[in-house]
Amino acid sequence: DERVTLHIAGTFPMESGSGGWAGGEACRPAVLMALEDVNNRLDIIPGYKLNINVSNSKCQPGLASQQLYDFLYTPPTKLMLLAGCSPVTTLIAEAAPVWNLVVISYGGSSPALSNRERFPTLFRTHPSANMQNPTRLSLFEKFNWKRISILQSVEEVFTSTSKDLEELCRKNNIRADRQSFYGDPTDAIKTLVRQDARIIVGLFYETEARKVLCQAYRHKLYGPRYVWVFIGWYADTWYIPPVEEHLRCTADEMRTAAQYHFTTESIMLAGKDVMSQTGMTGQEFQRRLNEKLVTDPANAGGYPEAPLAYDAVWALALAFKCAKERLPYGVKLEHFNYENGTISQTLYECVRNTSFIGVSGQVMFSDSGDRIAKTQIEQMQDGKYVLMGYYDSNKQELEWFDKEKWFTERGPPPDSTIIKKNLI
Ligand SMILES: CC1(C)CO[C@@H](CC(=O)O)CN1
Repeated sequence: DERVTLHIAGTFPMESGSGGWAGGEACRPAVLMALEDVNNRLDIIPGYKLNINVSNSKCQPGLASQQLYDFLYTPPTKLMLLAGCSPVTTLIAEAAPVWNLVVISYGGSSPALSNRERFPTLFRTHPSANMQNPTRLSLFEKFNWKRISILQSVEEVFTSTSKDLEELCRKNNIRADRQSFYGDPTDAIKTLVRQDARIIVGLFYETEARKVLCQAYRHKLYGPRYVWVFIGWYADTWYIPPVEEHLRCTADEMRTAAQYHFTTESIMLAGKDVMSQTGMTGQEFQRRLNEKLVTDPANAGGYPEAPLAYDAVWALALAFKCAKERLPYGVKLEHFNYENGTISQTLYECVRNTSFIGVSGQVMFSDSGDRIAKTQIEQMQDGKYVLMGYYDSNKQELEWFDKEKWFTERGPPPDSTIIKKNLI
């Protein structure tokens, strides 16, 4: 094989030792599959083939920084970097410009990563958590809710998202009150009761979501007068209390409190019959990936995000193709040496102009390198999630299927905007 090899490097969080996202389990096989597919096609980067150096970041920035230096100070030169979870993406994307490297993140959801000053060469195939805020707003506007409450746990990703949502509501003259908690939500729930909160957006991980739901049940913050809007990427049965968490609620009580809540999430898999430029539909990609997984796909870490990892390699390969065609005569990709501004600038422009249909849908980046993706809204009905509609942030359009259910014939609860004046 007389093709020239182009080297890249990628970090994958293979286990969640530090409680971060263990997405490498399904995302690394997806990346290796994409490299195989790209290398098997001679028309993507004619005359070249790709090779990747991988490491297990365990979603720990310190470990990832050591691995990054190993990648960069061990020949051969790498032309681009793939990164996974937000904390590691933050570190790698902050360091990469020193070596004139572009970074593509398949797992970074933190809104803080949209900062072009701090991360000038970062692109993400994973949508920012902020992408769900226009979707939430479209839900409030559909049911004419003018006062909402936000309940978040203190992680940076949820603080960034809740501040963005609060600002978006303010711009659309919707009143938003924010509450945050660390670990135990009980006091925050009591405050929501005192504030007569009705429409409540929850921003926290699954474990905290169960504590919130149980406290909501205990404080009767559920039923006809309330609507909860949770994050949609929890497991479908997230509300069932695991024995080891010693929640003081039974599965029935949790199901009762969870009845008719809404969720929002970014769509990470191309539509049913969408044929991607990579030659597969989303379903065919998942079938191939399932064969490569040693564990049951339903439990493989990062399984929902695997299409994003697969498409990250295609974005990188198509950028190499684009750069090969644009480089000045005589300048070749394999001449890159962490110093060459022409090659790195050309690669940056090529990634910025990415536009192709991948297995995760249309892959395009905003000026801050963010993935532009659709979102979907579901509602929990008798323990099962039912699709309510899609929100397209580009067109600012909500496609709604009129499948929502309410506790009473009267329909959605009022948001009790008229705050009872304190009786003098
Ligand atoms: C949807 C989720 C689970 C959000 O966190 C991402 C991981 C991270 O942002 O660190 C992975 N995808």
